[in-house]
Amino acid sequence: MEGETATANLLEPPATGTKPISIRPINPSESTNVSRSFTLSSTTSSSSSSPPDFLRHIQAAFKRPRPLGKMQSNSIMPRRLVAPLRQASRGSTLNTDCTLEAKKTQDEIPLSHRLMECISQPKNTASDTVEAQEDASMPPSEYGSTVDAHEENYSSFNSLRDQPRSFTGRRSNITTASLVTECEQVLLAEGQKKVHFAADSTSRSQEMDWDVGNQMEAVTAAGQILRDQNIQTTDVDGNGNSSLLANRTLGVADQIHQFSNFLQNDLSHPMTQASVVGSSFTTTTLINSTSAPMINSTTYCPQSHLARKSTESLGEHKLKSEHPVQSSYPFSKNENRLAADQTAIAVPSSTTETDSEVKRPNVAEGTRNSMLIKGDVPKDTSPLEDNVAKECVTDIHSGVRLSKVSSSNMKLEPSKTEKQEKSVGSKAASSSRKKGYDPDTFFKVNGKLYQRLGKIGSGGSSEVHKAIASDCSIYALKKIKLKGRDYATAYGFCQEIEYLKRLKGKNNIIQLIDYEVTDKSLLHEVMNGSMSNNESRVKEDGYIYMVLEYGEIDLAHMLSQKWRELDGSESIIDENWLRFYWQQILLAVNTIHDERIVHSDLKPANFLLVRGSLKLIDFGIAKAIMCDTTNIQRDTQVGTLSYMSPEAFMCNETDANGNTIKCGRPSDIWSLGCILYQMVYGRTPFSEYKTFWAKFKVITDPNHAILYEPLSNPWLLDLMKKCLAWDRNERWRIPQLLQHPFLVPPVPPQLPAPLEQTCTLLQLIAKSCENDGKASILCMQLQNLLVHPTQISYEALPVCQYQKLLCDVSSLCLQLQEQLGNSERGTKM
Ligand SMILES: Nc1ncnc2c1ncn2[C@@H]1O[C@H](COP(=O)(O)OP(=O)(O)OP(=O)(O)O)[C@@H](O)[C@H]1O
Repeated sequence: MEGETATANLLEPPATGTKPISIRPINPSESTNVSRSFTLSSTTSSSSSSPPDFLRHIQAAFKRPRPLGKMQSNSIMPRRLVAPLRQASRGSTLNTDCTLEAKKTQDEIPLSHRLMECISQPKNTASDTVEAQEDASMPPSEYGSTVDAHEENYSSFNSLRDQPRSFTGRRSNITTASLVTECEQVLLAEGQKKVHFAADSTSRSQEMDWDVGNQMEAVTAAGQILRDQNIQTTDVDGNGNSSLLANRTLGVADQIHQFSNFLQNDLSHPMTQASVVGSSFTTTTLINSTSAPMINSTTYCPQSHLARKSTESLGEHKLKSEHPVQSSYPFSKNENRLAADQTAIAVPSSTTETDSEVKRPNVAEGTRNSMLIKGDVPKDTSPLEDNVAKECVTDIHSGVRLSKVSSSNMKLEPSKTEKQEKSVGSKAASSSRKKGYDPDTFFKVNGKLYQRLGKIGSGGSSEVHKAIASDCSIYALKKIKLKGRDYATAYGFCQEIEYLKRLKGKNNIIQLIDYEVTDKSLLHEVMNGSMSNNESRVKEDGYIYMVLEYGEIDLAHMLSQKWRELDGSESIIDENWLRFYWQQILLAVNTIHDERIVHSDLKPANFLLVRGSLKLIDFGIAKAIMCDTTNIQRDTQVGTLSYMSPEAFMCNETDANGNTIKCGRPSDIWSLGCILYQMVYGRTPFSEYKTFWAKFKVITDPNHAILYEPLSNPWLLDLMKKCLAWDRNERWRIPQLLQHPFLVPPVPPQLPAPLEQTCTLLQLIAKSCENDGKASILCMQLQNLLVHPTQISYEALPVCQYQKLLCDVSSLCLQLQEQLGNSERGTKM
């Protein structure tokens, strides 16, 4: 892959240049953005930029910094624990029929109501203690059907989880523990309505209704938050200081309030809806606690993060719970006690924000979860899915192992950590009080709260977070900061919303669920198309929030995964895989072209997999085609370098005939050609040209021949050439591409009678010597040569090649003759 960089590009001066070109060179993985746009001069014009101009261009280029998205790195490092399984295990521990029966009456009470009851009426301490003790004394195996490989991980996790429950006499802790237990019971009971545990004592296999699994996860997550808080409530640092807890309490009260509100408001309606994200839902509904970062199935932790995190949290829990000291903070009322129990929630969620990064599960992970819970392997999982699934399991182990190691190496630095936590905690608390919710934990879009589950990635201009809504649906929440941006850029952002609104209901475009532009006047200007203030910058502290359908994995990551699978082998990605996703890419782009929108930044990272289908994202630089034209005009050239068409490089310049070069749909087709090329060869067509200027030179050169390595399928080669024709008028349009023989293989031609007879004869011979594999294959080859002589190349062959073909046929005939002779002798002997 390429390793082009902005600096490298800037160092090499153009021969001549005038045009400011705002480009997004790709990162070494080639499929993603680089850290920023920048301005460069193109070479085709005769005048050159004056120094002030040049500086201005550079400044302009920094207008929209584009930091490299974390998820856009080449490395996919899924780290998962199958938390729902644990829940299910507990379920299966209790899963006798009579348990189900016993819970039946409870089921009639709405889940949320009972959850709220749990929160507001903590249960009898003694019984809880007993239950807690029972729980704690339960051998790991009693946890039911936990897959062996995970048992070790769970047991350590369980020990953390259950520890506070066994502290008899610490009423506040037990109260929370009981509350958590109660919550779990409620959700278990709720789950059992639809969950059918087929756990027999030997196989311990389970079957779960997925809808319920999803809901259970969500509620488990709720319980988990409380539980985590409980763990921390018992915590006192190594020196026995509990003052920090007291300091946090204010923020906690807010958090508790928010959380109970979230539960009350958000979980109050019967939870009948599964997450909209289909295959990803199993991994998406766990809530990443702000107080006790933990390894769960939704949390992606790069190793360094994981190590740090386990030092800060997991290890901390471990150490602390080994030295339990009762919190001395006085509480007079139940609510206060509850607040104290959950003091830990005031640990700044901002820490979580920066540290935790939600791993992008893909469809395979969904499948994997399903396999683990259902205990049966879906037969239709693709090799990709299987592979990813395997990797997930491997990574789970490594992740957990790592966390153990780092926790054991942990050193406590109470004073420093305390100080930081105190300041961030109080800041968060005051901000929470002002807004009525903790902005570090929740997003509010049009009055609706979304809890942040972690950062998915960041584009040049935005951060994208995974978030859970009140109905337990998972969304991607794109947050764009407007302050400091020039109005034109801000206008572009708002326009993305406009495009997404226009594309609502189109199932191959990522769907905009909701949005809010906090700077209403800006939105107003955009909506009316009146830009009064386009020279100045946005001063207000405005944000754009976009609630989007959640994508599990992008094509760039899917491709790098595929290429990893093929590591070292000469073969190309399976053609049917190519066909499937290529067709989806075409259909998605066709949708926008039909709407007269040119995307201008097509690249693998902008196609997301949602429930098995690719959907197009990122209309940040898309442009609408005016009604009276087929092209668009741009002030600056934009796109991602490796996928940019020749005309995108030269936009608005004049061609040899004196016509202004414009970008239109063909420009997107070129980008599609680059994507296909990358899918086939594992690199983009101009990847060997590392710098901007080298790339610029070859891409804008009409005589430059793109290198195509030979392929067994000539149609595939042809397809790439149809997209990557230098002359934009020669490039095929999407409707044509959808009918290309690579996607729609031609029906075999009607054979002339004599040839038909020959084929029948060959089939008879093949049948008669079916015990002789070699002879059968020779017959088939012969038939193929006779029927599809043009398959060697669909273009007319030179005479010498026909002669060679005939030579091949006769040699095959001779071999067949010999083979048949041998097999006849063999039969006689
Ligand atoms: N709906 C979504 N679901 C999941 N992930 C998403 C979604 N939208 C965006 N992302 C992730 O966030 C990253 C940045 O999003 P997006 O490309 O929309 O932002 P941007 O600021 O316009 O970035 P770019 O620099 O590519 O233009 C994407 O590469 C993708 O990994």
